Amino acid sequence: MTTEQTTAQPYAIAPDLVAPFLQVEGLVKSYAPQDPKVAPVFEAVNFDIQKGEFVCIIGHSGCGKSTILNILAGLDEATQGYVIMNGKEVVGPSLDRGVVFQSHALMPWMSALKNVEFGVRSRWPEKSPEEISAHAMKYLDMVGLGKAAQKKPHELSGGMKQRVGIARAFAIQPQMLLLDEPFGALDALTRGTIQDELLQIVKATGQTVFMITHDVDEAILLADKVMLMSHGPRARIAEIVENTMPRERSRSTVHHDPQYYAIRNHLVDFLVHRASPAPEEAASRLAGNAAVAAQHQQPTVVRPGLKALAATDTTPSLNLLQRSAP
Ligand SMILES: Nc1ncnc2c1ncn2[C@@H]1O[C@H](COP(=O)(O)OP(=O)(O)OP(=O)(O)O)[C@@H](O)[C@H]1O
Repeated sequence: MTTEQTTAQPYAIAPDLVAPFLQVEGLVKSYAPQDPKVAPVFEAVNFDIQKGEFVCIIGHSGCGKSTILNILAGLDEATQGYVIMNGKEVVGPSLDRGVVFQSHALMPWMSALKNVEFGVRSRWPEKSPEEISAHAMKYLDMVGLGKAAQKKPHELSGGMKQRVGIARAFAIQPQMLLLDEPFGALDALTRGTIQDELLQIVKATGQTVFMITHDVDEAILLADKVMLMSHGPRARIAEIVENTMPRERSRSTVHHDPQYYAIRNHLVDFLVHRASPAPEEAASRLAGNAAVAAQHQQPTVVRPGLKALAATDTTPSLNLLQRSAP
């Protein structure tokens, strides 16, 4: 055997050397890149998402959350920076990424069922019409719309249209779900049911999720990590809050966990008091001070839940210790 053959043998890679499932590097979005007087909407947006992770992003209106999601979806272009998913640069839309928009974006001439079938057919062209229909119906049933399958979008309420959009995205079983405030238009009961369904689906499929929400409680229930975005212009991912509560969470009991209020208070405190950059950082951004700006390139990772846990004198579960490893 030659040396070349020897080195070509497969070898194990240490898990921490494996590239993240989604890598976002140096994203900048500017609507007037040639005009130095117009600041970019956001800049220096850097983050990674591991396969199977559920990540929520929270920030005030207009900071650029939907724009980031659209860039991840391949529906918008960054002015600078790149997105790599599963080793390939994102350069356009793909059936590997399912998107649920704030506005449902259904095809108005098609019934709810046909809207869902459309994506299923594109994903699995080899399936028979009966199989496509049955698959689409399963997802319409999941969102409670089995009886409304033949209705056109104009015959559905806003919340029902949103549920068709959710069924359409979930039905193509994409590797990654990109959800732009998907539950905002739903009543509390439906919202809870679909949150539970979403958790069950991603647990079963190992899908990776990036979700925009304005609801702090929703983020704590669903997310492994909550990314906090500072105010724009020149917004950034200021902090990444790790949700160190065990992953099996339920709406009815999550607030009994000693970590819950510490995480919640941390998120609310950021939104109310810390979303604007500190004066020194704001001045450096305006002055283009690269040295100071560089200190704020990478978001700080924080685990406020663990502090609360330490204060309660309980023994952390093995699960928790594993999740809190740096
Ligand atoms: N075509 C455009 N031209 C100029 N500015 C734009 C354009 N589209 C969006 N913007 C600006 O980009 C910024 C980011 O918008 P985006 O919708 O991404 O924010 P967001 O954080 O998702 O807001 P919300 O929470 O209200 O949905 C906003 O300030 C918006 O005014």
